[in-house]
Amino acid sequence: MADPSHTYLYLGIALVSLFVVLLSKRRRSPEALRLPPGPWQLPVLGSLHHLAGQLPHRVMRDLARRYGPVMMLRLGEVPTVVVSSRDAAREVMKTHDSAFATRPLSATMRVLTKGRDIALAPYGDYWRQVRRIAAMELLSARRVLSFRPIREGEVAAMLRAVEDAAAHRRAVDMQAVLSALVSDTTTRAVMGDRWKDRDVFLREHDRALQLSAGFNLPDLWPSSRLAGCLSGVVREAEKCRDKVFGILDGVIDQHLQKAESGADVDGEDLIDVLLRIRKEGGLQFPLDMDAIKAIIFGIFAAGSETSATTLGWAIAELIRNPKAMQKATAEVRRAFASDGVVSDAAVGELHYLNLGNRETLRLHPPAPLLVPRECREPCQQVLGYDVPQGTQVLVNVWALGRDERYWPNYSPEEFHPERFIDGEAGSMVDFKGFNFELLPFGAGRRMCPGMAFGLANLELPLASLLFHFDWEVPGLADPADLQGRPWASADGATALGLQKLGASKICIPH
Ligand code: HEM
Repeated sequence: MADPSHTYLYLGIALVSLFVVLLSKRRRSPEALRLPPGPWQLPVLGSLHHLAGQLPHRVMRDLARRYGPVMMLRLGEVPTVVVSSRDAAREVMKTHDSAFATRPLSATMRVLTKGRDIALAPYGDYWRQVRRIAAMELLSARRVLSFRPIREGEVAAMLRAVEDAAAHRRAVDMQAVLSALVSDTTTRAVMGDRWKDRDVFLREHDRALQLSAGFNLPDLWPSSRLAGCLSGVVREAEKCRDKVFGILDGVIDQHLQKAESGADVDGEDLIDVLLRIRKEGGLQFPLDMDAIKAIIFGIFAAGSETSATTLGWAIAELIRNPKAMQKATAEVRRAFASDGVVSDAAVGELHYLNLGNRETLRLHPPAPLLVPRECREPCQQVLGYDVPQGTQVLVNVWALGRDERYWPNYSPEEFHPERFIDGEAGSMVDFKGFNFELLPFGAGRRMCPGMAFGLANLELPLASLLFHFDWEVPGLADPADLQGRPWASADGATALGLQKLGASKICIPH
């Protein structure tokens, strides 16, 4: 006869197993999830009505103050978690970085890049391959250095144009000048010297950015065919992509011909690099022409607007803050007085100017909600809340940069490069992805690989503009009046037209 103690043992094991199975089923059922709190939602619209008419990162910061640092929204159909504290950001980008390392691919973006560029490629082997190519070849420190002559040439051309305006006491639309500078520097680094379709390319590129940045119907209601038909945005994106890719076909052909003819090449541009890697072969995913075009287009999209906006804000903040302007200008003029010109090689040593850039990126991160991520694993916990698979995750780095809990010594809304000086509370805080209160370049696996490229685009033009010119805003008695009036298009405030404000034009009298 069986030992009764064994019967009890088997019964006990069976009961425990049943309990575990029931518990795991319960955890998997949506009712049992502990979702983050969030504002009330409307049918169909979800939380969109809360965002209407305001910049999303601002209103999300205000909502997070009410609902907490991990907040649930629904943007149309798209479940979205917004993260707004240092600890929550660390959980998303460090603790569970791999689970949140993929990107949602909206209908518009799918058309524009097919997810084959670096920034929007789904997390996986293809992304790992192109990311490695970016780190080792396209955006490496050596490559950024190799573009020095391009930077110096473009900055010199800009200075001549500004000097001409200064000689005639003409006001300059500075954001336009800076955008052109960054676009020209980037196109030359990416595709070589200027080509005839440059203007069409830049126009279509801007159009593509507009199409992908907005809240488009098919992106908000991806399952609705009606939304897709009504908006027409996908068709527009297709037209835009065809034009851009058509131009890139021509540029790539020229590069191939140049390579075949063995013409003397003074330094590789990024298309040369990609064509070389394609020829060398041995890749898990061979680089076809569509991939090359998507990568080039993606790098241009990720690198140009971000750098130009930051540069615009850096100058705007110095003009608003005359004491900081005085210190930065004195430092630059002291450093380069004997040479009479700012050198790209030494610009990294300008201590105060670089603290100013850090401060600019704290106040005005050009990607205030980073590039969206998506939870790719069954269910992840952030600060004790469940984030289901497929949820879009936004990290409000704009809010983190202005949170008084992390920026105690000076008002977080004010521009004070001094907060990063030795001995101050912020002295150990940098934007390299380790301090989760300052994340203009993101953090973790998907952190910006173009940081060195972006900073190089920022430092030389800024230092040169301070070295050669004194700055004033025509019609403004007090520079503090610029408060709240950013340059056109900076911080997403494109609606603030240059003409309407008048104050966004600056004059160079020196
Ligand atoms: C001031 C300049 C720049 C800023 C503030 C900036 C910021 C960012 C941010 C916030 C992300 C997303 C990070 C994340 O999800 O954690 C990103 C991604 C990216 N950036 Fe930048 N960026 C800048 C310049 C550049 C430049 C100049 C390039 C290239 C020439 C570039 C190429 C990229 C690429 C390829 C990605 C996608 C990375 C991936 O998904 O794996 N960026 N950038």
